[in-house]
Amino acid sequence: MRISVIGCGYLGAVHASAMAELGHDVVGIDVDERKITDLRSGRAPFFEPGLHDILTSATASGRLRFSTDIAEAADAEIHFIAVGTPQSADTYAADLRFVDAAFEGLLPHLADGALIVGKSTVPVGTAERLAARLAEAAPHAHLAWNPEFLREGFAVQDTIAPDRLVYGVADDRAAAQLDQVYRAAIEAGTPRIVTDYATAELVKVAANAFLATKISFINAMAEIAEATGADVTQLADAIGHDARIGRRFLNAGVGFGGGCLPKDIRAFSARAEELGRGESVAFLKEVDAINLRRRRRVVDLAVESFGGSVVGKRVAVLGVTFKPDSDDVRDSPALDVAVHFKGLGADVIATDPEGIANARARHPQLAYTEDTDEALRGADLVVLVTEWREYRNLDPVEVGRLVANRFVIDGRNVLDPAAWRAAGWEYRGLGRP
Ligand SMILES: NC(=O)c1ccc[n+]([C@@H]2O[C@H](COP(=O)([O-])OP(=O)(O)OC[C@H]3O[C@@H](n4cnc5c(N)ncnc54)[C@H](O)[C@@H]3O)[C@@H](O)[C@H]2O)c1
Ligand SMILES: O=c1ccn([C@@H]2O[C@H](COP(=O)(O)OP(=O)(O)O[C@H]3O[C@H](CO)[C@@H](O)[C@H](O)[C@H]3O)[C@@H](O)[C@H]2O)c(=O)[nH]1
Repeated sequence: MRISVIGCGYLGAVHASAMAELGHDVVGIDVDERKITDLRSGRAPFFEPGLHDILTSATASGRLRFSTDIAEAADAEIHFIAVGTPQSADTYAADLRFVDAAFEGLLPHLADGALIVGKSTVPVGTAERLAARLAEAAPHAHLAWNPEFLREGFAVQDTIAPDRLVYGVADDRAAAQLDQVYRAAIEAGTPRIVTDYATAELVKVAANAFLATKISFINAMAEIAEATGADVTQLADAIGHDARIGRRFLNAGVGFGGGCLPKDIRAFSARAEELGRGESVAFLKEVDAINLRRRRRVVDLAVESFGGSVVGKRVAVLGVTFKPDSDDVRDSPALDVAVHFKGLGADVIATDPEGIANARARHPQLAYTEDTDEALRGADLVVLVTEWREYRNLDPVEVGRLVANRFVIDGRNVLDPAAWRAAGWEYRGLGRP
């Protein structure tokens, strides 16, 4: 099929490349010229495992091109909207400016029977509003909402082989067109839920609200574990054996960040309040509060251990991205922790395999190095806040030779406390004795 993807960020660049890889003819559109220049020359504008390979193979096949000109989308039968829906600066609501601009920009370029498909995460009610606008401005076209569930770090495989497809549609024709787009996944048995706009929009925010709640639940248990000497990682293993609970997303630590979970639960709360149902999701405020407390806890642990102040202490922060296998530092707990230490007068040096350029752009006041050993050398405290494989696998004996003081805070509970203590380290986890 002929497809356009409007917005080529973490979601759109992967979606465009994956659709072309699946055999569709795709044009990716973005207003950011630098991103389009990168994509045109086969360079992924961000780090995502596997993206470079499908980007270059699809570009070479001639099935994938990129432009900053929305008119280039005119040929497409299906237009995916994948622009950002960030948190508004003044409220917690989703800022729909980019969705509205992309949608309006498409209106003059819609072929007969064209389908606009929303992929961006939006407040419930958005699709209905846009469908009404479409009926008035371009009645020959129609609209669907098809939320995206990909995880950064696994974005390519999650797009090519999603665990489910959700179509919010107003008619069968839209569902049939989407079936053609996702034929490969459907033939492979991917479950497909065809529903109305409101349900599709809600499925997306409900899924993220559930995941965030699960993480904050285990982090709340970590707080109780800290008060009692219990071990939250064993607790998670034990409750996770119950198939009704499940072990995934029960890793306690500095909590969730990124461009999705934090902003999506806040936007969901804001929308529920607008609907007069704020109390139904009031617990999400607690989920958010628990999450933010865990970032502060890391710093408090250090302050306590250093007898009340970290002024002048050399702190090596391992990781700046919100999760491993990504260069994304949006609302990153790791970066927040680094900034907090710096604010308290510590001598912070942060390192990360992929995230330094993005972190430096946001927080130029921090010192960075790409060299893990350099970060560790002379440290009074090592703080592991993003569980990149290279940090999980650090040898406490070797690291012990580099630092000035053997004190580690394991903000992701991924190190073996016994091994680190045996090598002479003071080890502190989050919710582990
Ligand atoms: N990142 C993810 O893992 C992920 C997963 C599922 C859903 N989502 C949702 O997808 C949406 C996009 O998220 P993202 O992480 O890709 O954001 P992003 O900021 O990385 O990308 C958004 C892109 O849209 C472009 N853009 C803005 N206005 C435009 C316009 N009028 N025309 C063309 N391009 C325009 C921006 O330049 C940017 O490149 C959000 O709603 C997000 O919640 C993201
Ligand atoms: O047990 C866990 C699992 C995750 N996290 C943290 O939670 C955050 C989010 O992780 P993850 O959900 O894997 O990353 P995202 O790529 O942001 O993906 C989420 O957000 C996307 C955007 O909406 C959705 O598409 C995905 O389904 C949803 O998992 C990260 O900071 C993780 O470190 C924990 O603290 N403990």
